[in-house]
Formats: sequence, C-alpha cells, structure tokens
Amino acid sequence: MSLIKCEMLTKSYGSKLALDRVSIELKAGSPIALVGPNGAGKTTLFSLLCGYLLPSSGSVTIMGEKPGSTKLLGKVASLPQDATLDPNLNLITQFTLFGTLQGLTTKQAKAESLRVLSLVDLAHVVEQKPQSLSHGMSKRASIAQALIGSPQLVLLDEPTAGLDPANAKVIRELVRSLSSDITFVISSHNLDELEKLCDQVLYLDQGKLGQSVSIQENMTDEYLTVSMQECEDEPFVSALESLAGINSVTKKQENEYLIHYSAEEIPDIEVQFFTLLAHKAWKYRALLKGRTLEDKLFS
Ligand SMILES: Nc1ncnc2c1ncn2[C@@H]1O[C@H](COP(=O)(O)OP(=O)(O)OP(=O)(O)O)[C@@H](O)[C@H]1O
Repeated sequence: MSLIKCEMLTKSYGSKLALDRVSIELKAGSPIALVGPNGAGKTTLFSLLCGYLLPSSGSVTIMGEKPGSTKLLGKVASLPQDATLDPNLNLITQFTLFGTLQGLTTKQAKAESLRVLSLVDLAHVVEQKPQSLSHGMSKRASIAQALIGSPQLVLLDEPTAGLDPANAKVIRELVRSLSSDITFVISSHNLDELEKLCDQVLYLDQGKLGQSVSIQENMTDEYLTVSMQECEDEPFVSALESLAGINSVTKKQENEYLIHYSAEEIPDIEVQFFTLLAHKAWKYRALLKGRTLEDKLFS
C-alpha cells in the first residue's frame, strides 16, 4: 500500500490557487525531499497531509486513510515551520500530555517523553520551560515532539532553518538514524542538506508538482561534478575535452565544472581524470558522481 497518495489534489485560499492538481504516490522508505521557491505550496501540501486543511478538490490518503482520521493517530506526525511549545509548561509535563493524547498512560507517556528528548540530547533540560532553551534546543525539542509514539511518517517543514551547523548536523544525523523505521518527508531550501539525506526529491513550483529527481539514479548518470582549487578555465576544459569519451565540460560556477562523458567509451573516467590532474599538477577540492541537485533542478 502506498504511504501517501494524492490525486489531482488542489487547494485554493479564496482566489489564490496554492496547490494545483498534484498527483503523486509515495512509498515508505528513505527520506523524501520537498523543494520549491517561496510560496510554491510546500506548507499547504504538508497541512493537507496532516489534515489541518481540507482539499478544495481532489483527494489525499495516508496509508489508505484520510488525513486526520483516528486510524492515523500516532502514525503520522509533523513539525510545522513555525512550531512553538507551550511557554507555561516544562518540557516533560507538556510532552507527557502529548503522549497521553495519543492514548498512552501517564507512566508510558513520561517514559516515552524521556526517550524522545534523549534522542535529541535534551534529557538534561526536561524540567525547564521552553523560554529557557536556545533556538537550536527549541527546534530539537519540537522535532522530539514529532517523534512521540514512534510514528511511521514524519513531515518536517524546514527542520534546520536558522540552526547553526552543529545543531543542523544533530538533526540530520537523527533523521538518518531513524529512517529505517520512519519515512521522513522534509521541506527545505537547503539543497546540499537534502542531497545528503534524501533519495527522492520532489519539486513544487507555483502549486504544481514538477520533476521528481532520484539521487540514486543521479549517481549512475554519465556526469561528474568537480570543484577545483584555483584553476584556469581554458587549459583545464581543453585538456579534459581532449580525452576520448568526454562529451563536454561546462563551467557551472567559479572553479566548478560539469563533465559529461560516455561510460562505454571511458569506463575508467576517475582514473583518467586523476592521472590528468597528477600530470598537470592541478589540485581538486571535491568530486561528485552525477550532477548537483541544484544543477538537476535549475538548469
Ligand atoms: N491562509 C492563507 N490565505 C491566503 N493565501 C495563503 C494562505 N496560506 C498560504 N497562502 C498562499 O498560498 C501560496 C502557497 O503558500 P505556502 O505557504 O504553501 O508556500 P511555501 O512553499 O510553503 O512557501 P515558503 O517556502 O515561503 O514557506 C502562497 O502564494 C501563499 O501566499
């Protein structure tokens, strides 16, 4: 059974069409990325998946059920973009309350609260109220809240927005470590992060679902993306293009090049590439199999 199924899903706010006939079927598994410019409809799609909003037309089901159905209680959770915790209750009290709302006894809910707060390294502040937490800690607490009860689907809207690199890494590692049991759908503007975490990327623009990119398939594409240290364009590009099997070398930005090759003609491209670098004493900074997500989506 599909995890999420949308058929011609449409949402308008008055005359504003926010989501326009989105049809998609997603299976449980690796994290799925949702990307798109501001106002593309990502939050609207999340809200429909959570049952916070009703469609204007079309349909959506999660594990075969309508969003918001009691059958999905504890199975679907979300971290809204602007999630806030109750400022008046300490973490353990409000988390225990959320647990009991999911049907756990008070004792079970307290144990579950401690479990999820430990997952995000907040076990030492469970008696504190949200105001005393830093922005990073609050975000981690909100993510912990979404994990109460071991849901099967977790929707994270901008989970690392505004976080410093160390806190963002904690969140990424948490998602990675839990993704064998939970399917995460992550909306973010951070393409580098999504590339590291997700297998499938959905692109939404002006309410319409555009292309869906598979990161795994991307790796088998006949492209290499290379970042060089200080490098002169012309000699670098012409030296590479003179190798048999290289179709083109395109400069994408300062010191970054996209190499398109034929795997049949040059099966050992990496060996030839590094031999050339050694011969010319050129230094590289990074080599990526395939194209960057940014390049796939926007060129
Ligand atoms: N409650 C509302 N009333 C009217 N228009 C709305 C409402 N919520 C969203 N919109 C409009 O619907 C469109 C989609 O908004 P949405 O918040 O879903 O986009 P988004 O992709 O999440 O954007 P961002 O990346 O900026 O968070 C936008 O044009 C927005 O202005």
